[in-house]
Amino acid sequence: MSIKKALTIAGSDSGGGAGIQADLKTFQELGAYGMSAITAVTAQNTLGVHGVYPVSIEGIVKQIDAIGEDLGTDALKTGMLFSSEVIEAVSERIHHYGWQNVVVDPVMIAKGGAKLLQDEAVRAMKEKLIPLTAVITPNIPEAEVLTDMKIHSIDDRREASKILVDMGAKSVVIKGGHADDKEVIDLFYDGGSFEELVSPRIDTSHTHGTGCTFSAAITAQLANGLSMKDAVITAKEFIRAAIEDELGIGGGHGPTNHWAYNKRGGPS
Ligand SMILES: Nc1ncnc2c1ncn2[C@@H]1O[C@H](COP(=O)(O)OP(=O)(O)O)[C@@H](O)[C@H]1O
Ligand SMILES: Cc1ncc(COP(=O)(O)OP(=O)(O)O)c(N)n1
Repeated sequence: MSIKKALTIAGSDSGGGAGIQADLKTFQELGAYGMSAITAVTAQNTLGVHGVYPVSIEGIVKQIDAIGEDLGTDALKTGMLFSSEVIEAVSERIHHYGWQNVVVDPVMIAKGGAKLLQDEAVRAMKEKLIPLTAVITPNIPEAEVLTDMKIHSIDDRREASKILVDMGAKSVVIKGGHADDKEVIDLFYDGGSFEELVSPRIDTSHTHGTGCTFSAAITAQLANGLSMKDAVITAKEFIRAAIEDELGIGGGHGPTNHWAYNKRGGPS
């Protein structure tokens, strides 16, 4: 058996709910061998982000090269990239290694309001990273920033998805956690057709790291050889289970439960 490998290039969340920690837990649960290149260390818990400590560009590139020159990877995701310099360096390395299964979670702001991407970095994301992307997974506010349009309806999301494909992304999921619909609709677009992935909206404040976990699940399943659509469908099931089966830890926005999907027996 050849083990499939998945890499996350993202920030560290000391509280374990988001960032690198959420990604590696998700990779492990979905059977992929997890690797990481840490872009920034955050002092963070369920109450918020208490400090951001960026890793040097040299330190980030060295971590990616350590993987690229030895282990290689079957898929990778990016999370918190923080600055245009980091985005440029990471994009250049992805291009250098010819990595194709690239999942971009364009993390901008944590739920508590802390900035995880500088404003000036949006341009580098559009110009350097999005053209290398197999799938980009913005939430609604992130999609608004990237496309420079307001998103109210599903039709707006369709329009925004097309703009992101025009920028170079091969496919797009605009997630629906921030909408005020009764159900949560994640809209998938593969550049040809749309698919609405619908699930009940769970009434909980324990949603810290949902976006990280969702994009990590897509990454693991791409590494495992699934099609993009099937990878996104698994990710939706994974995050639904992780939110429903809440851990109830911490005094604020608690983490999701990365064990829940397998505890329920895996794929439905
Ligand atoms: N209250 C909720 N109930 C069910 N699923 C949710 C809920 N909130 C978020 N999700 C799911 O979590 C994932 C992340 O969604 P979203 O909150 O929009 O992104 P982010 O965490 O990046 O802000 C999506 O797949 C979405 O369907
Ligand atoms: C280190 C780090 N990376 C990313 C995030 C944002 O994660 P996300 O999944 O969007 O969850 P919330 O922060 O919105 O709960 C983060 N907080 N920390």
